[in-house]
Amino acid sequence: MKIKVSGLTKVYNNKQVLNIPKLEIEKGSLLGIIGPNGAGKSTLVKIIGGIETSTSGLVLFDGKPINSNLYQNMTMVFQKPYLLRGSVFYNIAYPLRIRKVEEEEISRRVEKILDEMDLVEIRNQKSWTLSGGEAQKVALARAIIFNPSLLILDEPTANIDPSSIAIMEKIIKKSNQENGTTVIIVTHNLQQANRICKDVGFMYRGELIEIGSKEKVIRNPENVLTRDFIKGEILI
Ligand SMILES: Nc1ncnc2c1ncn2[C@@H]1O[C@H](COP(=O)(O)OP(=O)(O)OP(=O)(O)O)[C@@H](O)[C@H]1O
Repeated sequence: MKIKVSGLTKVYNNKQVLNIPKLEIEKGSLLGIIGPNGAGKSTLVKIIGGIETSTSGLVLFDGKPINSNLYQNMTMVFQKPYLLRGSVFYNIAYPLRIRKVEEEEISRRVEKILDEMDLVEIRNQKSWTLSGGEAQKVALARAIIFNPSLLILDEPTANIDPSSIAIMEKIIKKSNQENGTTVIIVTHNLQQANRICKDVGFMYRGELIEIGSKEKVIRNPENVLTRDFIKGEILI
């Protein structure tokens, strides 16, 4: 799914927190959004994901404004996972059930992702008994299972142990490479952006300061604000 953002602004309590005149995210992108606390990263992805309204501006998906068909093809995962009551298997199968996929196919796909994400042992555990990290992995599995056209991740691996981070990063990359899923990931972890993203955008005080290949933005930034942020020297 290609995304085109134009003239996007967001004002909260008379304070402008977002001002993005233009942003184009090509189909099959794996874009990391970095920037200090309060830069507007979550606000931007929530507006793109359709769960927050903009004050002005337009977001187009493959040239069209959001509609229910497009909405069915996108999904978001947040730092705090939201799971349905029921088992791990039930949660991961849910997006396929509501899309009327046959039970045999559901079983096959859920078993595969349980195995890939090292969740086999907890497949029957109720969602409310999971640890934070386990719940986060289940939320990602549930998001990826239906091969979305757009996957938006807002700090999906904060508070996750290194081996689970590696599993999550692998499945995010795979979804992008094998299914052509467009991925936008907000992360505070520059190493993570460097490991998995193709492109990176740096936000500061509601603006997209610099965007381009990760080689350019992380390793050789043009803008002095980006450079300072990367060096850990930015003043908020
Ligand atoms: N519902 C809201 N009401 C008022 N202000 C808000 C609301 N949501 C966000 N803001 C403000 O908008 C600005 C951008 O917030 P946002 O969460 O998008 O930043 P962020 O870059 O994701 O930050 P962080 O890295 O801390 O998660 C902040 O100043 C925040 O206080």
